Amino acid sequence: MKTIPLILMGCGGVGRQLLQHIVSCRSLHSQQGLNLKVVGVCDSQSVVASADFLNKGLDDSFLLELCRVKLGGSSLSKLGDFGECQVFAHPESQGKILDIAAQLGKSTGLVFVDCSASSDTITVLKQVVDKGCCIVLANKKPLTSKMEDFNKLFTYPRRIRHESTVGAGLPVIASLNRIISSGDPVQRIVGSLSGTLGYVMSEVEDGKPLSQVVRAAKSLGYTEPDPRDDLGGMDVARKALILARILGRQINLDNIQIESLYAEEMGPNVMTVEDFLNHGILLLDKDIQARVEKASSNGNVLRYVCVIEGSRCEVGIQELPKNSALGRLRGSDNVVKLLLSPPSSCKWQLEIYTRCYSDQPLVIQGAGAGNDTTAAGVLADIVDIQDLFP
Ligand SMILES: NC(=O)C1=CN([C@@H]2O[C@H](COP(=O)(O)OP(=O)(O)OC[C@H]3O[C@@H](n4cnc5c(N)ncnc54)[C@H](OP(=O)(O)O)[C@@H]3O)[C@@H](O)[C@H]2O)C=CC1
Ligand SMILES: N[C@@H](CC=O)C(=O)O
Repeated sequence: MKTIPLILMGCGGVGRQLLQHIVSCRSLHSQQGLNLKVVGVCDSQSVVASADFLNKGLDDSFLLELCRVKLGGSSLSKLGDFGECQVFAHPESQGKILDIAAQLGKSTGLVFVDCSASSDTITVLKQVVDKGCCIVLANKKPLTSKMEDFNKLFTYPRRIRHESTVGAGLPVIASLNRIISSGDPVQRIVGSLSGTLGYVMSEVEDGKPLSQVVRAAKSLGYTEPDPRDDLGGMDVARKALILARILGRQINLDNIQIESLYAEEMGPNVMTVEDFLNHGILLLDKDIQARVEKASSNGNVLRYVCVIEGSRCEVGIQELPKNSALGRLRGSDNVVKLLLSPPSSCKWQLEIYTRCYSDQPLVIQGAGAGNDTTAAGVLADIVDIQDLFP
């Protein structure tokens, strides 16, 4: 039996779903000769670690209790007396994580799984790279800060997986890497890469107010913790940056042209997420409805589109024919074009144009957001690096 020890950073919607997938896949993984051993789980304040992490992970009943406690909004520190675990609060938590990384990284191996939505995890991630650890990310922020941080995380490219950072569970990064390594030059990537904005646009087309639709997208687990990251285009810009950097572009978020659906006066420095969702966003309902109706009167629809071509990297609203590939998208599915013929009702899409896929791009499409599909993508990434473990 091959054992993959892991530390999970972040147990919000995606992290909890990942723990549930790990527990529910126990017998499947065991048939495959695999054991995923969760030795630690962190939230923003604490880490809960197996007291005997060299030999044992946190047991499944503990992991499910942990999910229940986090779903209820409590801190992990509430779990102190449950099972054979130790709880370390900030700032000791960071030292504990690095200690586990030092002990396991170069012996049995260890995966750091970042399902937080924080920029702060980069500090730990950069350090554990040098301790022989692998990294799996759903969090886009560590890959979209400074170029040197990105390069650091890719010091050992076979030890990092981040499929979920662009298309949740969709195989975008793996497909792009196969194209790149076969020497087929990527000329253009066009996509509708936001599950939230895909859902928002199609629901507003159906006459629902933006404010109502965004709240629904949040409760469905499509949005970022702060939905302004989606509405402001920043989440799509991060995905575009990750794709561009994989293509070898040495660029930063500043180099990406981003169109926002809300004004600066509604930004995170001015109002809380709650104020935005309860009040600010109501002011956007009329404007977006008018834009959707104007597009419709031209036989078109609005889609939030990412384009990467040459030195161009931009994300913003485009008015597209209803019958175009992106115009046909519905709901939270995304599309990346690498092409297989798209079904008429779909929401996330990416088109990749290369020498081999020139007239008919390679298209990747499907559910591009949601806790379940994202966690499934993270789990598949963890399983994908099993050959690095003894
Ligand atoms: N939902 C989706 O469809 C997709 C999401 N993603 C990405 O997945 C990530 C997680 O999203 P989601 O689960 O919705 O986010 P949540 O806000 O629900 O959860 C974030 C978790 O991270 C924890 N956290 C915050 N800071 C740190 C830190 N420094 N170290 C460790 N943990 C920390 C939080 O702790 P606390 O509980 O204490 O606040 C919380 O448990 C995001 O980066 C998102 O972009 C990617 C693709 C698709
Ligand atoms: N908020 C994102 C989730 C995945 O990255 C989206 O809506 O696509």
